[in-house]
Amino acid sequence: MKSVVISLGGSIISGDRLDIGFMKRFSNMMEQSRAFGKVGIVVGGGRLARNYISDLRETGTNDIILDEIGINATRMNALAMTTFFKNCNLKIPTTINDAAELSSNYRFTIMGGTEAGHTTDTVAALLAERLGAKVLINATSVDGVYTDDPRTDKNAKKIGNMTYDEAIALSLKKSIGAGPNVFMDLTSLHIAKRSGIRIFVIDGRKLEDYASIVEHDTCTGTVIL
Ligand SMILES: Nc1ncnc2c1ncn2[C@@H]1O[C@H](COP(=O)(O)OP(=O)(O)O)[C@@H](O)[C@H]1O
Ligand SMILES: O=c1ccn([C@@H]2O[C@H](COP(=O)(O)OP(=O)(O)O)[C@@H](O)[C@H]2O)c(=O)[nH]1
Repeated sequence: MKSVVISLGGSIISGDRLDIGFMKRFSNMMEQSRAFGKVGIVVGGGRLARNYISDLRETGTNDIILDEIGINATRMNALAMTTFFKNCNLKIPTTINDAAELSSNYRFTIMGGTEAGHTTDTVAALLAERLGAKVLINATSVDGVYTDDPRTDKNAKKIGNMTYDEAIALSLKKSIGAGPNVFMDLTSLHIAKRSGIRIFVIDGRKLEDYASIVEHDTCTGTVIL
């Protein structure tokens, strides 16, 4: 049984409404699988965060407040997710250390964001580092990392395996002037690199990929190592 941390992209649970069906299927699969040891789940903000952030940005609200708003959205989504798990924390921790402490009491530790200036991908990488987990699953709305953003470039090709440095270079290219629309934020990739945490970028709705990663080290998405 392996410890893993999952960065659960907000986009796959929070659209116009919460995707309750997915949340039930995901939590059942995680609780019933014997493949997983301790699991950290870091939930993103999804549409809830994006709506608030884009509306308030138009009023000139500064970025740290927008980040705080985003963090609150991630914590709401995380709290919503706890209601589908039996063996998990009841309160949402606000720091990595608090989450690490909780993880000694629960099989599943669920949290959202921590501080302004990064995304839940970085929180997930830090939690993996703190728990000594060597696997980070980035469960997102695209089915892997592509040579370019597949939503805007129809010729983009999916990448099976890539090095940390290749992922950092690609994320950096997208971070410049392109807003936050990257497959993973740069800091999360640097943290994974320094601690040798293997990253699996998958379509988070493909439930069969989660156990396959832990049991066979493979997935239908992209492996960064
Ligand atoms: N090279 C790339 N490969 C894959 N996705 C990319 C790439 N560059 C940018 N993206 C974008 O990154 C986004 C990541 O998913 P996102 O919708 O932000 O979900 P979440 O953060 O909830 O997982 C996608 O919308 C995708 O269009
Ligand atoms: O530790 C954190 C986590 C999130 N955020 C803010 O909350 C937003 C939503 O989080 P995230 O991007 O991780 O959500 P997702 O893309 O998965 O919906 C981010 O864009 C940031 O503005 C933050 O400032 N610090």
